[in-house]
Amino acid sequence: MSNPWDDWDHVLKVDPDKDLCDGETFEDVCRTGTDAIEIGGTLDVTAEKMTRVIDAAAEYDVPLYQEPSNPGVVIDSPALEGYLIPTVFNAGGPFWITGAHKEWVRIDDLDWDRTHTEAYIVMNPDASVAELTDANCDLDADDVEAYAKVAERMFGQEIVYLEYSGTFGDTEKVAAAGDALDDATLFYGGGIHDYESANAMARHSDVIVVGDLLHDEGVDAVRETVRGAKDA
Ligand SMILES: CC(C)=CCC/C(C)=C/CC/C(C)=C/CC/C(C)=C/COP(=O)(O)OP(=O)(O)O
Ligand SMILES: O=P(O)(O)OC[C@@H](O)CO
Ligand SMILES: [Mg+2]
Repeated sequence: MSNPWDDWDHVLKVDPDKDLCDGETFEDVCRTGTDAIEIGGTLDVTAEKMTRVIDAAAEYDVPLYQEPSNPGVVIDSPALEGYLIPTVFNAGGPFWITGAHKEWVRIDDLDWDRTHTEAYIVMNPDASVAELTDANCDLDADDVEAYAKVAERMFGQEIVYLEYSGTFGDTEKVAAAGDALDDATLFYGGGIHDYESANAMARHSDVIVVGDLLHDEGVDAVRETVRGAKDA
């Protein structure tokens, strides 16, 4: 079965807790050329902030996905193409692997057809996501390769997400994850800030994810990363 992300090169991650740059609008954000927008962040995300971003981006053509950091911020909206639910393979305990998911399924009525998972491998120990999930980020290339295989072969994950949030990753480890996968789509995220960094990581992964750059530098800088991803 084919999935929409099979055809993506670039995803823009909008953090509802962060502002856009001065003078920029969600229309500008949706016109960067990105293949999809993921809405999510680790810290201080609320349902209200989520809704504000979803509503503001709803009227443009780019597919919108929510990436909730906990069950309490999941928004039921027809504007969303779907839900990309993280599960952190190298978390320090089971809560961020299956625990939060179990609670969500217990309390909510899921739209299974629009619900997909992302097998996160968290790599930057200083990122909020690493601290929150107590992730073991001390991983060599062979550890990363093994996690990627476990995710795809044992847990049937269709997306493996190598997460360097806030810092530019090690291309050797990204390549190791890529080599490990047959069918799953490899997302890479972290520290992409220009054409070159986008192009370099896009050569080793299937989809690059750009986050902070939107909030720090703005849509023109993001557009350069789209170009870098498409050229790879
Ligand atoms: C079961 C449901 C609905 C949710 C749980 C989903 C899980 C396991 C979340 C744990 C990992 C997590 C918090 C993912 C959120 C997405 C993410 C990694 C955003 C990037 O966050 P950072 O860039 O580290 O955070 P800030 O930018 O907020 O500092
Ligand atoms: O914010 P940056 O460092 O671009 O990282 C993107 C994304 O992987 C964060 O979840
Ligand atoms: Mg971030």
